[in-house]
Amino acid sequence: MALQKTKTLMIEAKELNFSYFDTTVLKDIAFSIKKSSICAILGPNGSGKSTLLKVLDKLLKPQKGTVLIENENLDKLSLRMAAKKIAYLSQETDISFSFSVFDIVLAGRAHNVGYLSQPSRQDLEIAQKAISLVGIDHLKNKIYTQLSGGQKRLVLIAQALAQQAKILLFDEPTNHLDFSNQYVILNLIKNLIKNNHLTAIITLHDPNLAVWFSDTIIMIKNGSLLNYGPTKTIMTAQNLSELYDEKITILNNNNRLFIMLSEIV
Ligand SMILES: Nc1ncnc2c1ncn2[C@@H]1O[C@H](COP(=O)(O)OP(=O)(O)OP(=O)(O)O)[C@@H](O)[C@H]1O
Repeated sequence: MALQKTKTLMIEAKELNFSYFDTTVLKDIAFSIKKSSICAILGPNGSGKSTLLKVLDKLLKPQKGTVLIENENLDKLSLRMAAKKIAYLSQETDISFSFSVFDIVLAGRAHNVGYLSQPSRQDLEIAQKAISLVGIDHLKNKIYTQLSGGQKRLVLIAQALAQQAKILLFDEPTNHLDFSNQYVILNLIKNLIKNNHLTAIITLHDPNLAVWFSDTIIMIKNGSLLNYGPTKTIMTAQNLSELYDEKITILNNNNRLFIMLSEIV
């Protein structure tokens, strides 16, 4: 489904197929995402959302299909070049060494620092700027492993920003966050993306967050693309019921949508 003209596209996926050994996880996935927009991926557990993000970050190589980043084939980009274009924040990042927050953010510059070289003054400035943008100056000398789950998320968002990639991939950034912090962090990500003309793809479990946060939605079920398109068009009770195999009701309060299971309405 070609929704936009090619020159306004940041990412195009064509016929993506991915299998772990003999288990096919992504089947003929195709979509395109416009520059400076936010796309949410929704789907039940195990439907292939994280696998798709890993394919888009070049961590996994699809057995079939292509990913174009601004019309360039991702497969042809070196890992270093890909890291200049795409930053990926995984669901679980296990950092067990006693690095300071500043050092963790600075690690986002790794693709820019030569082997056995020191980060340049510019790398240090970029890391500092990312810290300030995310609003964690007060944490920068703290030890990362001693932070709370929410604070760690903020540090990793700053690290992704320090990478200065145009595309940010976030795998369930609201994982382990309390009710309030889910909104705080998504709001921060949303503002950073809009103010800096970035493009983001984010996996989410709560369609309520997705409807408020995203411009477009990709719905994946059993590794296949069920639907994709503008959030307002695609977020229907029928589509969501089909996606989650549950009867879903959408309540509209002054154009603000509330999505819930029909049995608890
Ligand atoms: N490293 C792996 N080796 C083999 N199978 C895997 C691997 N990682 C994931 N899978 C399988 O691939 C399928 C898709 O997993 P994936 O993590 O992409 O789903 P998901 O939609 O992100 O799930 P969740 O919402 O639970 O995080 C699942 O059946 C999973 O068991």
